[in-house]
Amino acid sequence: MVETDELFIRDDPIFVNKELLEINHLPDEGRIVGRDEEIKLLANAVNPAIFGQSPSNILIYGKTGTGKSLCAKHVSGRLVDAAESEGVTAAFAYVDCAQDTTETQAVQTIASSLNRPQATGINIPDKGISTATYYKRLWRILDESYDVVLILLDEIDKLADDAILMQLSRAGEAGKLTDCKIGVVGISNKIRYKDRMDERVKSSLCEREFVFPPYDASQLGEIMEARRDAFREGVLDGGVIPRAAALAAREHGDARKAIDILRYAGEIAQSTGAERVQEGFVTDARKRAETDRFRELIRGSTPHSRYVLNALTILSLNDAGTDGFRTTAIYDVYEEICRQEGTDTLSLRRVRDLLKEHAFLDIIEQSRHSGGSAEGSYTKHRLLEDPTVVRDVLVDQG
Ligand SMILES: Nc1ncnc2c1ncn2[C@@H]1O[C@H](COP(=O)(O)OP(=O)(O)OP(=O)(O)O)[C@@H](O)[C@H]1O
Repeated sequence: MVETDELFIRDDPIFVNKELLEINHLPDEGRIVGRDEEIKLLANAVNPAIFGQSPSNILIYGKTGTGKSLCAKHVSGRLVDAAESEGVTAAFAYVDCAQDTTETQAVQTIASSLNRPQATGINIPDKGISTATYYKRLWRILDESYDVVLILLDEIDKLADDAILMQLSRAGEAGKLTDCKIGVVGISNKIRYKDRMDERVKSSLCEREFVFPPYDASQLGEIMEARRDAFREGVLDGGVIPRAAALAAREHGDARKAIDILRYAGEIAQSTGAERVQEGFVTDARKRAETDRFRELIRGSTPHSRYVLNALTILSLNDAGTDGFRTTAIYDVYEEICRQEGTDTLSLRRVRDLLKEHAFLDIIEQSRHSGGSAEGSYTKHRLLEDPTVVRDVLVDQG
C-alpha cells in the first residue's frame, strides 16, 4: 500500500473552489452583478451582427476593475450563440494589447484565434511571415469561415500605433478586403485615449461610446457574495465581505481588487493555520491587493509616464505632510530623473497630460488653487497611493 505523506495537505481547510477567486476567472451570467444596463446597451450596439450585418464599432471606457472586459466578452459570447440560431456564423477574437503591442503581434493573435486550420488549411505561424501576409491570411480566414466577427481590443491605448485600427476600419468598409462584417470593440481605462487617435480612425471606430462607472459598496458586496462558494462552508466570518466591500468601494470601486482582497484574506488564513477567515485579515489582504492593483495599473505604461510618477513619489516621500505639489515642482524632479536616465524630457504640456492620466486612474488627485492676482491659479497634485508601495513597484519595473 502507498503511504500518504503527511507533509502535504490534501483537504484544503479554507477553499473548496478557489478558481472562483482567480483574476481571470470569467463568471457565468448569474454571477455578473450590477451591469444589466451596460450589457443591454452593448448588445444593442452589436445587435445587427446576429443577422449578418455590420455591428457598430464601440469604445468602452472606465476605471480598472469596472467590468469592461467581462461585459464585452460576455456579450460577444452570447452574440455568437444568438447569431448561430439565426443561421449566421459569427465569432469573436480577444486581444490583450498590453501583451500584443505591435501591429504584427495583434494581427497574428486575431488570425490564429479565429483560424480553424482543419477547415481552412491555413497556417498562422508565431513568427517568420510579414505583417502583410498575416493580414492576407486573416482576410482569407474571415471569408472562408465567418459572416461576421467582433474583435475585442482590450487596453487599446497600449497599441504602439493606429496601424491595425486603420486596417480594421478599412476592412469594415463594405467588402474592400473581406466580405466578412467586422465590429471592433476597443476597451480602455485612459479617458483621453481618443484624443490621440487619427481623425479618420476615430470617426470610424468610435461610433458608440460607453463609460462604465465604478461599483459601489453594495455592488461589490454582491459580487463577492456571488463567489462565497469559493470557500468551504462556514469558514468565512460574517464581517469579511462587508469590510472588504467598504474598503474597496471607498478607494476605487474596483471589483478585481475586492475579489483579490477576499482571496488574500483566505490565503492568510491558510498560511497562518487559522481555521476561519477573520475580519482582521482584511487589512493585510487589502495592502497586498493594493500593491497588485498598482503594479497592474502601470504595467506597460511608457517610461515617461513612470518618470513623472516617480518624481511625484520622491517629493511625497520627502514631504509627507503637504496637500500636494505644483506641476512645476514635479517637472523639476522629472527633468532630473530624465538626466539620470540619459533621455530627453517631454514638454511641460505633455507632463501635465500624463499627470491627468494618473489622476483619471485615481493614482493621484489634482486640485486647483488660487495664488492671488500676482500668481494666477495653479494645480497641485497629490499621490493617492501609498508612496512606499509606488516606489517599490516602480523600482521593480525599472
Ligand atoms: N459585475 C461583475 N460581476 C461579477 N464579477 C465582476 C463584475 N465586474 C468585474 N468582475 C470581476 O472583476 C474582474 C475584473 O473585471 P474586468 O476585467 O472586466 O475589469 P475591467 O474594467 O476590464 O478592468 P481593466 O481596465 O483593469 O481591464 C473580472 O474578471 C471579474 O472576475
